[in-house]
Amino acid sequence: MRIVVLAGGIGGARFLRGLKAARPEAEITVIGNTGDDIHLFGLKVCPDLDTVMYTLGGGIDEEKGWGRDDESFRVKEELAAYGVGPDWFGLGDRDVATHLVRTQMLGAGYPLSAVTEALCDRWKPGVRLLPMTDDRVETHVAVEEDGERRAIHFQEYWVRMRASVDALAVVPVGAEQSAPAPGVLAAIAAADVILLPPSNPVVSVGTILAVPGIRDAVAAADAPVIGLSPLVGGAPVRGMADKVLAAIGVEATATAVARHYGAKGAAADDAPAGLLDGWLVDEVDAAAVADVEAAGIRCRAVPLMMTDLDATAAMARAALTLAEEVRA
Ligand SMILES: O=c1nc2n(C[C@H](O)[C@H](O)[C@H](O)CO)c3cc(O)ccc3cc-2c(=O)[nH]1
Repeated sequence: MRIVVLAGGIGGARFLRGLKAARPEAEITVIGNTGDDIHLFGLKVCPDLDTVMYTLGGGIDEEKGWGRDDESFRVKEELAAYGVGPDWFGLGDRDVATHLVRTQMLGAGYPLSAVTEALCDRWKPGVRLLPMTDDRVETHVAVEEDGERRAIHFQEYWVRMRASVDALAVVPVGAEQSAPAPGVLAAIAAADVILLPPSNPVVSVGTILAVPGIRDAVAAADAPVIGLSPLVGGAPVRGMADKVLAAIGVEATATAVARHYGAKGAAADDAPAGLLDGWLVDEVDAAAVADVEAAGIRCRAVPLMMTDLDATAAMARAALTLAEEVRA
């Protein structure tokens, strides 16, 4: 079975671990978000690609959900001693090696997709990990700080500011000029099932869909498209998705996000193409099932807390079961 997953960082990576456990024989292609990428100290850092690669490859810091396990921060300390910023981004020593290899290969002319494949040769994540594009896309957030309106890099908003101020706008800079990475559209067209995991619907899944061609490919796919709500009981399970959902005028509820992704084939001409055939909400949001179904999207209420591998595998199985129901 060929499964395509549009994944962001921590939530997407954890879901993928459960999906692999639920379907060890499946061929899983992950289309990874690169809008979180940041250039620091001359290095290109790809947080969401690395989180998927480390999580599935066994190198992740489990507690943080990002960066390498058994990490040290001597390089970061030395940079701070030189007064070279920014000091708010936790760049670990072992993680720096990944960015050195990536930046060296990019400098030699390899596209990000080839670099990612090379890094995965070491980590063997057990999925094919494709960046959404080989072109440079960086998500910036418009905020008001000390009475002044500024556009800052997503990582500064997320890490330095902890999303403590409203996001006035979220812009994937460069997305309009970008193209899907090699293999992305072919994987979507060949998929038996396409999954939207509980990643951030704006800055992760939304950014992937902003690459021209990807949203239309998912909307046109024969494969059932099944999403899993990243919001449970009106709040994000992890992270601060509610802050960026507000920026695009979407309520932080399971129903609102389903409507935001839209029902496959139901969108009006001027609206973005609808994507979903099915949507999973948590049992606490069981009341939402009727609303989501009224929007033309099949909906089931199941446990959506990824408390451990078994719970996450059960979520993945529920999504694949719904895909079969939709296909029938
Ligand atoms: O909250 C934080 N997240 C950090 N993250 C997580 C990152 O901001 C988010 O995981 C994604 O960008 C959003 O999914 C890192 C990820 C990396 O790959 C490398 C370094 C970091 C450093 C931090 C950090 O200092 N604090």
